[in-house]
Amino acid sequence: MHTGREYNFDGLVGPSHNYAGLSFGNVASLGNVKSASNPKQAALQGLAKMRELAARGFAQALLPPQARPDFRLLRRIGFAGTDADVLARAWREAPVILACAWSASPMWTANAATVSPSADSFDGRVHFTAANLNNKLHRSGEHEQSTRTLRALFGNQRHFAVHDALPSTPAFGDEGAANHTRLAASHGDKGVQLFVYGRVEFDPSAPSPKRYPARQTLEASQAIARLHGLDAGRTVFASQNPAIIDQGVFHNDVIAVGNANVLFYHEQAFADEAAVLNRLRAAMDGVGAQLAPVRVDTRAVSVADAVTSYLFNSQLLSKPDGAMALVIPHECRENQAVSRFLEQLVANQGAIDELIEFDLHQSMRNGGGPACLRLRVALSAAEANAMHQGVIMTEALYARLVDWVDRHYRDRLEPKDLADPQLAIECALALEELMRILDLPTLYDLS
Ligand SMILES: N=C(N)NCCC[C@H](NC(=O)CCC(=O)O)C(=O)O
Repeated sequence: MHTGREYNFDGLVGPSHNYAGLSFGNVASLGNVKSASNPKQAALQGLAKMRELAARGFAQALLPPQARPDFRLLRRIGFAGTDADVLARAWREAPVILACAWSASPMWTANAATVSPSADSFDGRVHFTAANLNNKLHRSGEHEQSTRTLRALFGNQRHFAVHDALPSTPAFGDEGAANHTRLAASHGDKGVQLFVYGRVEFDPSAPSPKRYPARQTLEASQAIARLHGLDAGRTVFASQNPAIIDQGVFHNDVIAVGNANVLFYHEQAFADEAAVLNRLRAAMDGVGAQLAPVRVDTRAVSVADAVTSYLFNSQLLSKPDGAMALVIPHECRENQAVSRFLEQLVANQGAIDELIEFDLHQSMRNGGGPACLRLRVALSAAEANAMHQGVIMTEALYARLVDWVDRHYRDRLEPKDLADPQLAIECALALEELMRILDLPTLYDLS
């Protein structure tokens, strides 16, 4: 065992944040299609969360945005000429694909990769596999930059292994850490990894949703467990309840979150709740940890309330005093049932004794809550020293980034702005400066 700390790598929201309704199955994304966004506010809301959590002593870092628009995508499908020509013709002929090329979706870094800490892997290294996100066109290219970014931050191969994304085909649909939870006595101890999938490609009799797509397959989860060299006795694969995918639970982190030995989840989260708990208990027994389930039943909070409030898309963070804080979005307060539930939860003096609330409205309107916005990486002190230090959140970095956002970001984007060549120039200039701020001179492939 080592004294591990969990770093949360939040996605820095990119300057093209917009509402294009690209995620069928994600109720908020569809509901806000074509409304005006405010990229400046979105980035500042995300930075405020990072700053506050860092100031409270949590280990906080960031993942940079990706270069947009994705001209490579647009040119590959036949839009040619100058950049301005490409944008103008795509706007006329394929506005939805144009929006895909502009999407700032890499901000939801819970989908960037699956991460296994060194305590769990066969070779004592931290393993990352970038998620192929192949269910949605606008997210399907993210893995290339995600892999590049992770290699830039975690380039020390003695401590880290960054794997390429799985083959981009429906059998290996992979959405990263949004469908993965690690349970352990503490972050540095050996743990149990829970992979939650929505369908099984090669078993037509396995449960699957009828209305909305299941983005994660069992085959993808198994491949990642193999790549990361996880011990079979400490790995649990669980089927998500397909009925809730059809109600808008497009990732498991919309209905469950775990931290240390606590699993906070809705009673309808899994296809077979009792079996999942039994397997987790048995596996945790093997590492001397005791599962502490915090189960929410439908009478207290319906699935619909969970989806609109994002109660379970909270971050569950261990505090130095041993208790846990739940990092919730404002929307939880606006929902009566959820607000009432939360009051009781902290009053009960159980594992979770504090609520930390943030306004993340810009991200929430695209279906991204506090937990979507962060990738968890548990690191030993030596591993933390071996990673790139320029992305660790400090007061000084916060101040530089707020100034950078103020100078480069617009405060309003509408669908028609995606045809504006000037916006593309602004985005490129912003990222050029960001590479200097983060001390990552080769972060982007600008060729
Ligand atoms: N639950 C987690 N971990 N992540 C949330 C991701 C939200 C994202 N929304 C979008 O991609 C909307 C983009 C748009 O419609 O413009 C998605 O559906 O993949």
